[in-house]
Amino acid sequence: FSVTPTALLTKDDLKLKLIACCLFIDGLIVMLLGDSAVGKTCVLVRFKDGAFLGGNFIATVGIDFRNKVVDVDNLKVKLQIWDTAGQERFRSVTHAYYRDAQALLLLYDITNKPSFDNIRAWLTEIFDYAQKDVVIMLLGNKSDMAAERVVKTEEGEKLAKEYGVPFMETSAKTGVNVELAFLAIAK
Ligand SMILES: Nc1nc2c(ncn2[C@@H]2O[C@H](COP(=O)(O)OP(=O)(O)OP(=O)(O)O)[C@@H](O)[C@H]2O)c(=O)[nH]1
Repeated sequence: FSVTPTALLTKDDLKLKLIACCLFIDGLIVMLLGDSAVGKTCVLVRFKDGAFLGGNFIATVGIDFRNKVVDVDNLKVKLQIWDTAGQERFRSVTHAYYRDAQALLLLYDITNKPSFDNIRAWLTEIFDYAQKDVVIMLLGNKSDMAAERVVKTEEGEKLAKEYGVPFMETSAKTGVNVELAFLAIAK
């Protein structure tokens, strides 16, 4: 923060600084959810390090954590990002973390229809385990794979509309919309 004599700050300034301070210290917990191999880890690595994890797919075991500080309306907000395993066998582990998340990025793979069809089941789990006021965003990942696409953009939009959540298509490979998605959810 810039150092301004407290007497020169308005009540609103002080309130904003206090909110910013809390967000910076505690962080906003964002959880990545969705079927195995939809690209959760890659989206996180693209956001955190600006790189793409190509090559051999290594499934996440249980849950993994990374932090990144972002600027939201001139406030520094620490995002604590929890990358969960999509594999069914880790479900009981990840359920335990839902309650602490303030925001959820729910991913499917636009080249994998079952991963899209399972979004309804993911949303049911979210309604069962997450906080009632959790912020949810739906992401159709791997948008760079146009030739292999099996889920139309409109289908993603329609599902998102049905549940009243925002929607974007992302690519961890090219980086399209990845930063935008995290910033939108942080707002
Ligand atoms: N072309 C392309 N490939 C991607 C993209 N995102 C991820 N991949 C590939 O998809 C595979 C799975 O990616 P991960 O990020 O490991 O998937 P995950 O959702 O974290 O999987 P789990 O840890 O099992 O839940 C890897 O081989 C990635 O290289 C993308 O945007 N475009």
